[in-house]
Amino acid sequence: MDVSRLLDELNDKQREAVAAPLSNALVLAGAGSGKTRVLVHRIAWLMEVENITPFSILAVTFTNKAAREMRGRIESLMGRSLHNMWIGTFHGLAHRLLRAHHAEAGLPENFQILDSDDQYRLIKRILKAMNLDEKHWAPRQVQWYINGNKDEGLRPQHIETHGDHIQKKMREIYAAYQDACDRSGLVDFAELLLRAHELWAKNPDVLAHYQRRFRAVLVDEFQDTNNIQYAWLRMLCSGDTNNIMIVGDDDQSIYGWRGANVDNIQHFLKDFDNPTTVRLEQNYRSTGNILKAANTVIDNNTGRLGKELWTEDGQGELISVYAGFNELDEARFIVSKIKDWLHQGNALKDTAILYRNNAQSRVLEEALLHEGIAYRIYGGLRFFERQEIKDALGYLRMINHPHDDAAFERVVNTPSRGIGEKTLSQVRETARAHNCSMWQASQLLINEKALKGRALNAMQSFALLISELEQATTEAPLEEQADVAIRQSGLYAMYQAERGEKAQARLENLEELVTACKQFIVPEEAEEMTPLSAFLAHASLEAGEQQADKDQDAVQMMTIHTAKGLEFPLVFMAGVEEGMFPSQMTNDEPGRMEEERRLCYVGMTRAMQKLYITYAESRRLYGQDKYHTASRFIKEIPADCVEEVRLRTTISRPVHNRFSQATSHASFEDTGFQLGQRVVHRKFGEGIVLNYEGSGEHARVQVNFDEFGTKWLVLAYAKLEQA
Ligand SMILES: Nc1ncnc2c1ncn2[C@@H]1O[C@H](COP(=O)(O)OP(=O)(O)OP(=O)(O)O)[C@@H](O)[C@H]1O
Ligand SMILES: [Mg+2]
Repeated sequence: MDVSRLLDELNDKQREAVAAPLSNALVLAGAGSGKTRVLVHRIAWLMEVENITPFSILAVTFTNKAAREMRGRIESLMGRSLHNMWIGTFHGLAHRLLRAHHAEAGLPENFQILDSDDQYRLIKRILKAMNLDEKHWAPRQVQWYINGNKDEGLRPQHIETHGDHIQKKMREIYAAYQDACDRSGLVDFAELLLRAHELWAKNPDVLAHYQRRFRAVLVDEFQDTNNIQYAWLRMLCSGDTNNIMIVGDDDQSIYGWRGANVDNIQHFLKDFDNPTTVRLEQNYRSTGNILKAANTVIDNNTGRLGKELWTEDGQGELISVYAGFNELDEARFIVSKIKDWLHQGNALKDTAILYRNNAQSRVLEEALLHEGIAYRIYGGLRFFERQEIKDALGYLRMINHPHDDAAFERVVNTPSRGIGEKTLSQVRETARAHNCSMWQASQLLINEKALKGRALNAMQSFALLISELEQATTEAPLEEQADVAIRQSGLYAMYQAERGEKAQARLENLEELVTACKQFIVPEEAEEMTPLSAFLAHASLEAGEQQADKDQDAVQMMTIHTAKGLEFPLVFMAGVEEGMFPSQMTNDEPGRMEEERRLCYVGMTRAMQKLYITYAESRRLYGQDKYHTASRFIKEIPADCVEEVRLRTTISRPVHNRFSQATSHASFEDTGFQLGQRVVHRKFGEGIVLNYEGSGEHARVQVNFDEFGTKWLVLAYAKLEQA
């Protein structure tokens, strides 16, 4: 093989890193400067020039997708398959080690991995067995505690409780949980890492074997390693013949909230022998404008290791900022731009919509579905497939039609009300025997006193809840039905008690469901149905729509966290307003604002040709209309990199930012009305136009009337006038 081929497509600095003599090295560089490319070429170089066999190479990436891509790229550079080279995530590699050395690691041969949901359920069982009330010992918090300690390498016996009662109890729960795992041969994600570390710490010969084997270790996205991962690498590379090359960007450290420690970059320079540092400063991904904007934003952070990026590319297009009147308008704008892109002959897969929180996807998904544009959600479920949404829909389905057995099964004991498996099989049995629904069967069992004691009470209170929900809400507007169901059922409180990042996201999704109900328009073909039936049909149809196929051309949707390391010609960052991004919680914790800014930097630097940043001046959040201003991050972008896409009037809205000074019109096609306009209706009085649907004689508008609240009106009949 012609070795120069490995260096041809690299700049001088990249070459220096790829062709460096065998030693420890840090490649520190900003986004899009070719860090991942350097790793790929370095691996090929090691094999070609240093004659290191693939068997002796260990490469660590951040996601499985990144690992697959890296293997593919190296194989295409080398022109052969490299199946015996280890490339994977920390978790994947740890798993592989533990499989190979289960006995030394103290695990049964067929040990099973416990995913996060399994872990959560096991913790709940442990709490129950210990007679601890979930109200005081929130399972999510316990999970957080256990994983956090494992990430720091701590077993229960290592934890100092300082005599604190709560700490002591937590430690006890951790120990009981670990016993249960060990008894059943279960290994959770954090345990994979900790066990793999202990495997080497306790078995010097095993460690020595891998030290001899892995002469070259390479790590991508090093800024997001946590302490146990760092310790593991350090142990591996403390042999005489190991070399490690890490690449990273301190400005892209975005997992601090999950225990990642950006200081590991500094530690690396101290802890590893004679490390060399290479800095890459040329960016090959983005246009000049995108790069300048991202550089300027991140410059507001303190304590950076410091680097500037430049590009040979031209300035490119300006970054477009769009201030949506509300989130629907924002979504509609994004979809219209995607359609333009498509009409210009581009592919959907080259487009990404990035957002801060998963709950934001709902409005965007609906706008895409409405236009028949295929999309894929990475690293998460589509809105209507999410657990908490299915729980809430379960209650709504019970209100709508209590004989829905699937809904019954889903919610009868969620949140837990003491209806156990035994009672449930009794219900199923009775339903089968009488050929009736589980709901009817449960009524039967109650009436015939076939249930006893606790089971009877629990079932009675469930039955009461459902009929109360039904009575309380049949006359109410759809969003109220949803809101009442979510709260009165105890679902909301259940997720609230869990705390932690994931629970927060679930609460946001539940709130978002109420918003979805509010925005729901009964389609014409469903006018005979109640709004609730129509909505449930809509939700199951949406959930039934499969994710776009792997090979299908589709818009890529994901949180900014998930987008790390990826690039797309066209990128939309949605919801970039104060209170969303940076998120509301940011103010409470020191250091959080800077992490949010790094996240913004990661988002912006995913864009190659064109970046749109959008926000909504009003957004229904947590059941209320919130008015937001443009994110501080938008304001940090130099004015000469940005253009405002549409200048609009913002009538009677107390929003002041530099994007809302000028006037023009976003009237909907041929109706003559515009979003945000004040109107008068003969019966409902004055209100403000929030949204619209359709055109011509089918055009409908949503108006928030000062006295009567929000209503959808068919324009042809409503006789609206300007106020
Ligand atoms: N010397 C080069 N010549 C041409 N293109 C390059 C060169 N170096 C990198 N690229 C291209 O630039 C883009 C960014 O590279 P890469 O993904 O390796 O950057 P990165 O530093 O890993 O970014 P991130 O920090 O986002 O992970 C890729 O499309 C890559 O192929
Ligand atoms: Mg990369």
